[in-house]
Amino acid sequence: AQFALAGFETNLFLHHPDQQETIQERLNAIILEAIDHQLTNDNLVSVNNRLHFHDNYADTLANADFVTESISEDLALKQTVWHQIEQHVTPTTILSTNTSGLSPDDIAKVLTHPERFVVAHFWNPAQLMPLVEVVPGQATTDATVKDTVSLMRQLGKHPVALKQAALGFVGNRIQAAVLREALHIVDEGIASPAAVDEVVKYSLGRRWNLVGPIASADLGGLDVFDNISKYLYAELDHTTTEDPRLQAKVAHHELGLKTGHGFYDWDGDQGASIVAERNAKLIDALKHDHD
Ligand SMILES: NC(=O)C1=CN([C@@H]2O[C@H](COP(=O)(O)OP(=O)(O)OC[C@H]3O[C@@H](n4cnc5c(N)ncnc54)[C@H](O)[C@@H]3O)[C@@H](O)[C@H]2O)C=CC1
Ligand SMILES: O=C(O)[C@@H](O)C(=O)[C@H](O)[C@@H](O)CO
Repeated sequence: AQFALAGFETNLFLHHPDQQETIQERLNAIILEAIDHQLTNDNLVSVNNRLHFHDNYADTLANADFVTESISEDLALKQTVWHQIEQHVTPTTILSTNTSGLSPDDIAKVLTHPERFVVAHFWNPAQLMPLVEVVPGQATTDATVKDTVSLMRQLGKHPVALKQAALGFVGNRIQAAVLREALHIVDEGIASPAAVDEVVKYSLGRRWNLVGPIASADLGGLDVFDNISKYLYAELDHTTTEDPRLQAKVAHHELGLKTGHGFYDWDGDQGASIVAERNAKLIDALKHDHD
């Protein structure tokens, strides 16, 4: 939807053609959300006229300038799909993956032309979160990064290009480190999940929306942070394997909102209302960005 809303002719590959109606409904909801909140001056018909569904790679990829995928976070699957995709595009078509943190070099091992392969990692919900991490592989050319950054800006996103890839890139390395410590705090009986979330919402989350963590340390005084590190770093969770807290939840099929239970119980329309409240504030922030 982001590409069509930005005015681009957009082909979508239907992995399950029988899902076209459902996918169209989800696209319409995103497009109407943008229209209702004045995030676009376009209309539903003209945006949909730029969206074209196909059930085969040849038609989907014909004459493509830029290709992106958001298939399951599975390296072997991504390699299989990218090998297939490359058979239908030109050597200069930019190929981008929305992986949350896999190595672009590992994915690109199957490509004849890895120089045009790049990560363009959107954040959830992709239509409302501005950040796109643009991450090069070792073979990725500067021109590929530059063109991808430029395209993300045309989508109205806030692209940030990294110097080089590292698993998890920047956002998910920080998100994973914070979640690991948050779950450790709950596990140790220091605070409840609700208390941990409230502390972050009304301190770090509020401040980091204005000043990032490194600048915040500069503002707070690096000597103070250094003194804190002397006694605190040894106390922090050092889990280096699959997180046992998450593993236990998955083993009990408690996957969060999608199953009704995770670290919270999501009864009735609690989940829908918290997502609606979150999205409303994200829209306000997006409109503020655009102003
Ligand atoms: N879920 C999120 O909040 C975010 C996810 N990502 C990344 O986006 C990608 C997708 O994530 P999710 O949507 O959560 O995964 P998911 O597993 O829920 O959905 C994957 C989709 O890929 C489709 N698919 C599977 N094999 C395919 C194939 N061979 N050809 C075409 N389509 C195929 C499936 O039908 C499914 O619709 C992953 O790489 C993930 O790391 C990135 C940012 C946010
Ligand atoms: O929005 C996010 O958190 C994404 O950037 C991610 O990549 C997360 O890891 C997501 O895949 C899990 O929901």
